[in-house]
Amino acid sequence: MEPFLKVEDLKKTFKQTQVLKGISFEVQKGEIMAILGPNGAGKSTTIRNIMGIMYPDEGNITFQGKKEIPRNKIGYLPEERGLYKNVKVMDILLYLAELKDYPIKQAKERALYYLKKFGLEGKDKASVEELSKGMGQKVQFIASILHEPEFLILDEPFSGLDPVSQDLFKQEIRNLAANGTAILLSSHQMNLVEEMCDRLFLIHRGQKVIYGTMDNVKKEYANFKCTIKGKNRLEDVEGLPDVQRVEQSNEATILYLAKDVNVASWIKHLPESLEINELSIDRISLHEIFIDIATDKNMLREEAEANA
Ligand SMILES: Nc1ncnc2c1ncn2[C@@H]1O[C@H](COP(=O)(O)OP(=O)(O)OP(=O)(O)O)[C@@H](O)[C@H]1O
Repeated sequence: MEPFLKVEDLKKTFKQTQVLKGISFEVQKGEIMAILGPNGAGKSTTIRNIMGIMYPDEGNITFQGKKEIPRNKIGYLPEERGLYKNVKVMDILLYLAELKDYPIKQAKERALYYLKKFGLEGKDKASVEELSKGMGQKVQFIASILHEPEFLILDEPFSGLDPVSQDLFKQEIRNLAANGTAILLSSHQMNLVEEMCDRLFLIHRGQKVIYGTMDNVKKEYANFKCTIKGKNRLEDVEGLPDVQRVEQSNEATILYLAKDVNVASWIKHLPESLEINELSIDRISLHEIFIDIATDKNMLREEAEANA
């Protein structure tokens, strides 16, 4: 199937600094694709190039095979929030829908539906400046989906939302993907990304570090870790086979295990001298994979560089 968005070898330099060093990825219809990376990694620059807010020095961006940006088919929630202040909520929503050539009657019906869904019933007549930050964000989210976009870019959609509103956004984003919308989502909330996204693309210093389905990323990068509660000395655990890294706090020791370790056999060979009050084996989370990469602790860098 032809992807909705195809980004090929995107390069961008600001002054002397190359911020994007050849970024390539695709977003398919009906999938939620995460674009991740530490602050300053180049996510927003990538998104701005896709949206035509700035132009790449090199590389290709195509939408359903074409270079022209199909603006009416795209919804965009930018990182910078802000709507005109002295305008009524419904007026701004209808104005933005009109810019996308979306039928006004349908836009009004959809606006009322979504305002109600997001707990903003009756706010259609309020002016934007009367809204709280979270309410404003909901209105801006509604504006980005009102015209039924085929491709939706969400830059940090969850920031500043309370947990109930986060759940509403999550549910709606999933609904949109289930109905065929291609979604590119940038977020620093790894638990939400892990829960929601089908695939992810992780950039560090303007380069691809990870690109794949959530399942494959977990299999490939999320090594096991063993958490032992009990008083144990660092020197008694450090030298254990297949232990790559040890972290200790209070009375817990976390042993990060090598890839491809046979967990059952590894447990069998733990020394009897260890004090074990509790023991658990888990795969490391996306949050931990991210921290490893962002702090350059990880073993992935070499692999990424080899694959670059
Ligand atoms: N218009 C600009 N002029 C000069 N440098 C820029 C410009 N826009 C971004 N940069 C630089 O490009 C790099 C990437 O910035 P970008 O905003 O894309 O990062 P990001 O991954 O979105 O970060 P964050 O998670 O903090 O939002 C940063 O070093 C930033 O200072």
